[in-house]
Amino acid sequence: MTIRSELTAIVLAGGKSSRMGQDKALIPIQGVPLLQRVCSIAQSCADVVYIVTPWPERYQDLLLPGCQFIREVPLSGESLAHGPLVGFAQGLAEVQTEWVLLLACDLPRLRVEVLQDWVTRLDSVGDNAIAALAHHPKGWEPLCGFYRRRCLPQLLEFINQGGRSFQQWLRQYPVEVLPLVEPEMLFNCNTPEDLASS
Ligand SMILES: Nc1nc2c(ncn2[C@@H]2O[C@H](COP(=O)(O)OP(=O)(O)OP(=O)(O)O)[C@@H](O)[C@H]2O)c(=O)[nH]1
Repeated sequence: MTIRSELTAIVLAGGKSSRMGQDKALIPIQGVPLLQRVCSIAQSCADVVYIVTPWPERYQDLLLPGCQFIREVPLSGESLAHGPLVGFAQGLAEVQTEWVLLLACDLPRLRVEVLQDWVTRLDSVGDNAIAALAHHPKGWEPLCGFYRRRCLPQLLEFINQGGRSFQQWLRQYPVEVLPLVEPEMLFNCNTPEDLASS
C-alpha cells in the first residue's frame, strides 16, 4: 500500500562497513538481505525509491523491483568514503517531491507502521522546518526521517565548506520532532555483535 503520492524515499547503501567487516547491505536478516528489506519497507511509504550507492552492480541480483539506483560519485579530489551526508545530497539532487524519506540500509528493526504514521504527520509540519526527525538522548536520528527537498542548497553549502556531520548541519535549522514510540526500531546494525542480537 502506498499512502502518499508525493513522497520519495532515499536508501543509503555505501560507506565502509568497517565495524561489521562485510557489506552491511548484503547481510541476510531472516533470509532477506538488509538492503532488500529496507527498500521493501520504503516502498510501502513512497512511490519512488532511490538507492544511493557507489556500487549499484553489487546489488543488481537483489529483489528490488521498482527501485532505482543513483550511482554516487566522489567529490572533487576526495575518495568515496565521504559519508552519508554527501550520499544523501547526491540523491536529493534527483528528488522531485516536496518531502523525502531518508533511510540507512542497516536498520533491521524498522517498523512500517511507524513510518506510515510519520508520513501522515508531514502535512502539519511547520513551513520553516527543513526536516522532521525522531529525537533520542544522543540527538536527532538523521538516517531514519524526512527532509524537505528545498534544503538542498543549504546542504550543498555546508558540504562545500567541508561539513560532513548530519548533527552539525541540522543544528543550524529548525527541525520538527516526530514521536518515537518505538525507539527499538532505530537500532542500527554496525558490528557482528549487533548482528547476533538482530
Ligand atoms: N551512499 C552512501 N551511504 C553511506 C556512506 N557512508 C555510510 N553510508 C550509509 O549510511 C548508513 C550508516 O553508515 P555508518 O554505519 O555510519 O558507516 P559505515 O561506513 O557503513 O560503517 P563503519 O565503517 O562501520 O562506520 C549505512 O546505511 C551506510 O550504508 C556513503 O559514503 N555513501
